[in-house]
Amino acid sequence: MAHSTLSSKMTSLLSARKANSAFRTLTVSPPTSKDFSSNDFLSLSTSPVLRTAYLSELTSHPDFRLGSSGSRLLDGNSLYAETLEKEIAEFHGAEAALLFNSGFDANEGLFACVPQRGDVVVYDAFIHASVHEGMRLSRAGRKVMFEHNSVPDLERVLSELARDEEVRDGERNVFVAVESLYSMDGDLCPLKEIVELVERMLPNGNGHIIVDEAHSNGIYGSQGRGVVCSLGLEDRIFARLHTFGKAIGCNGAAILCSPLTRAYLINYARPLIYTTAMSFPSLAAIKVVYGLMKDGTTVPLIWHLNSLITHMYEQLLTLQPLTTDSALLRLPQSLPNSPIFALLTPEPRSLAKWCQAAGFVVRPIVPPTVPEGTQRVRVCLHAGNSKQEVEALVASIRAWLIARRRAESAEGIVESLDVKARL
Ligand SMILES: Cc1ncc(COP(=O)(O)O)c(C=O)c1O
Repeated sequence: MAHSTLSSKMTSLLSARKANSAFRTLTVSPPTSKDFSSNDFLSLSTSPVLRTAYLSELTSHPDFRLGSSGSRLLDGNSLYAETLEKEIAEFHGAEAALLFNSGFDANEGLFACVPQRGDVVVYDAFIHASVHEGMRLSRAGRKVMFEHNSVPDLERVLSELARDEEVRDGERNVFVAVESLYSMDGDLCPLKEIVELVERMLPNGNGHIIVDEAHSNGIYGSQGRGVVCSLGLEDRIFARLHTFGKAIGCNGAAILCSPLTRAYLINYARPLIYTTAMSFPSLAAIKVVYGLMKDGTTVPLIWHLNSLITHMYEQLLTLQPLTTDSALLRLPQSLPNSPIFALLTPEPRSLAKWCQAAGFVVRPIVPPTVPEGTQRVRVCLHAGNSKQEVEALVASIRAWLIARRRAESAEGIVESLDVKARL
């Protein structure tokens, strides 16, 4: 029977995942635990200031429609959504913005429909799954990866592509997909160098850079305008993705682009066309957060977050005596540029479980999410964390290191006794 065949196939695939320790489940963190995991970098999703401003926005529109009741192309559009898009575009120094229900939808829609038949998409090795999904659906002739954050490797790929006359003549488009801040290592993209390289290697205007600012929105650049704005590259980027599910503390996303690209997406981006548009309560939340960014309310939160990054780094350095002669934990080599700390360890599950038991939400990240040999515990700092919480988290990591080292040396003694007994 088809059903039982399907059940047994699914069961065997899930069992394989369990056997590889890759089985995913949904979890809920205890409400009292300290958040060192979520992407809510400014802790806005729980901010009383935001909650008050949000409720006031709702009450100032007492007749609001709860659901949008249709696609943006049918009945789901509103003046409110269009005004919000203009405000978002203006804030980020873009010509136009187009809202999507999520960053995943936006990337998928953009990469699926913008590259034309025969075009090429060149992408960073660590690019998000949503870009892969878009590329899979696109008509692009080739999709070529370059080494993560490597300008020389991008140059190698572009020189190889430039052997094609159509690329050289500007007939064939080359899209270059990067993220401004990568979520697993917390490292920034060398964006200025990439822009200069693409302009130099593709001087006929057929190099189009797309920057995913999912993780940098709200925390980089003046008042959180993002990395592109902080580098003054607004006019040299084809499209930017700003998501609202991370530092903005809401849901949804906007693509910042030219009015032409916006019109094209409205006509061809399927995740925009064939879905119910964002509801008024969602739009209102985004609008209120942008208001808080514009009036400077979030700036002290960004400052506090930056001071926590330094504090966390300094605290981690105190663990050095426990890590120098051991492979249990690799500390960051220099002060990280972002609130994301990758604590590389061969035992991420053990360390994460230990910290969770002490009341801290941290997550183990293992292959295939990260390359083999780079498993880690990912720690994310938030404006809502205090210095004392950071110290307590590092104290918990210290206690784990001591316990693991004791266990290792006990194992070592048992092993050497074993050897002696065998001699
Ligand atoms: C780099 C990047 N792009 C896009 C997305 C998707 O955004 P959203 O969560 O709004 O779907 C994410 C979310 O994990 C992301 O990290």
